[in-house]
Amino acid sequence: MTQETAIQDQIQGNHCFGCGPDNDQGLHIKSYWTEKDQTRCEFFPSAHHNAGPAQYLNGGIMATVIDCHTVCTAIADGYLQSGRAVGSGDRIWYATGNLDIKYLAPARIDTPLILEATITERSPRKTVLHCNLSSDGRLCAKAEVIAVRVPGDW
Ligand SMILES: CCCCCCCC(=O)SCCNC(=O)CCNC(=O)[C@H](O)C(C)(C)COP(=O)(O)OP(=O)(O)OC[C@H]1O[C@@H](n2cnc3c(N)ncnc32)[C@H](O)[C@@H]1OP(=O)(O)O
Repeated sequence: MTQETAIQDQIQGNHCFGCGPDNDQGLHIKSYWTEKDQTRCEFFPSAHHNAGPAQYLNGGIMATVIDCHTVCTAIADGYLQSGRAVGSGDRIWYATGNLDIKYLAPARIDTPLILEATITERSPRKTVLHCNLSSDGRLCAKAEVIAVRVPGDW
């Protein structure tokens, strides 16, 4: 189920700091389907994303990439559940209702992050996802996210 075009590049008009192609100063994460209900994102931190100690990644950046990877997965899934190509027709939009992160180990600033999200529950109004964030083969954070469907003009 791999795709050549990232989910974010199929969604129009996204200025989000974490995932919006239309945000010049954003993080520009890219997410791809890997299996049914599963997506993956690889993110390369920049030096200025550090946590204070320059070798480790800031926890807010970790939260942002988890947030954006999972919510974009929920948006793409919303289109798929409607039988539509991602980004086609009336906009399907989700916002973060809840983001519960456990920070398990520091992530190095000079090593790519791997985010793997799985949809664990869906209903017409919300999608629940689990996300693992790994760096250098080590699980650094895990999260549960509730993405809530909002109007297309939200
Ligand atoms: C392409 C763009 C990608 C963007 C990626 C980045 C995403 C973001 O960062 S969005 C910004 C951060 N989030 C926000 O600002 C959201 C602010 N909150 C809100 O707007 C509203 O409270 C909102 C939309 C979350 C919920 O609206 P509300 O009308 O209360 O929803 P409601 O219809 O009552 O609930 C729908 C379902 O969601 C659940 N739910 C709603 N809010 C929450 C919450 N905070 N925590 C847990 N569950 C929730 C409800 O229990 C309900 O579940 P069920 O269907 O099982 O009964």
